[in-house]
Amino acid sequence: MTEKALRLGTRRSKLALAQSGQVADAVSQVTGRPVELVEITTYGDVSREHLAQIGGTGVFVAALREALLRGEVDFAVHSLKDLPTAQHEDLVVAAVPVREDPRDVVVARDARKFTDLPPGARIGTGAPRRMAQLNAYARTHGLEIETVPIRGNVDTRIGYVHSGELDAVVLAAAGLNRVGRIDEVTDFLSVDTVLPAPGQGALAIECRAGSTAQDAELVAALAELDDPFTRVAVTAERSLLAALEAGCSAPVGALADLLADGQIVKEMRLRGVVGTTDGSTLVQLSTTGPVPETHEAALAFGRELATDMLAQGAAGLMGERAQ
Ligand SMILES: NCc1[nH]cc(CCC(=O)O)c1CC(=O)O
Repeated sequence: MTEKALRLGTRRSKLALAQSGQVADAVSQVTGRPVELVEITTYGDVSREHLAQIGGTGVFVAALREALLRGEVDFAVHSLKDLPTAQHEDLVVAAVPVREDPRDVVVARDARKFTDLPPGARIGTGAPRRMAQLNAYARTHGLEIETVPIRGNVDTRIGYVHSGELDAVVLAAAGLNRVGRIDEVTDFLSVDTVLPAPGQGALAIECRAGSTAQDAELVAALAELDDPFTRVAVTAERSLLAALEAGCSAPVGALADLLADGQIVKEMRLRGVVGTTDGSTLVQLSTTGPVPETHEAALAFGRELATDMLAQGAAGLMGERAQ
């Protein structure tokens, strides 16, 4: 007997289809049911405006959530960094699978590294967070670069380098991995240089919050795909973002990692940064403490670092955010 297929709502971009395809296989394995992809167009896919101008938070996510709430799909896969920090009350993140490489990377002409770019090099990125940190590094290391706002999918962005329009573009390693273009990376940026976006490299599998028995059963089955450490790390990162009252297009970077002694995980470190896009000012802080054992503790971890960042003037650096 074949069980009824589960419907996975996905964006149509190559990246979204790649990550949805991977999750579909994993979900099929844990549920024993076939998974069918249902393609949905989101506002973020059709708008030509710069993301920073259309108000960032949630543009990729809203249409998928509506399809979920209308019952047209059973679950949706989001890049966690595109998911608004406010949890929708009728939806639940049933799983956060193991995170991929969270780093940002450079694809540059002539196989250049970021620090070897020629004077006056034009670097494309639409993310104020990347601009702020790239420009801050350039200022303190005597590099002469110009950050150029771009958007578009991975192919479009890399295309600017191949066409010679730009010297380099900055993208997320995870995205390039998923679309099979990681070989084109010319430099993996250290997180000490560019701290990734909160949740970067991680996916969220979102479902209806279990008002029916089928929904509850699906949420329970998908929990098998959850990676507890990725979950605690991204919870802290996103809590930092939320406490700074910043959206996904704000110049905020955050990364939590585990500090282990051999095999034994000792502590969690959370690093955060916020800055002006010209890189003239950055507030960069880090905190280390026992690995949070509850969701509440993970939230508090992020909130506390945000409080310290705000005390150092973080709020004043986010004036450039969308809205
Ligand atoms: N802003 C768009 C976006 N959302 C998620 C990814 C892929 C990487 C990830 O899952 O974090 C990308 C592309 C990029 O930033 O290069």
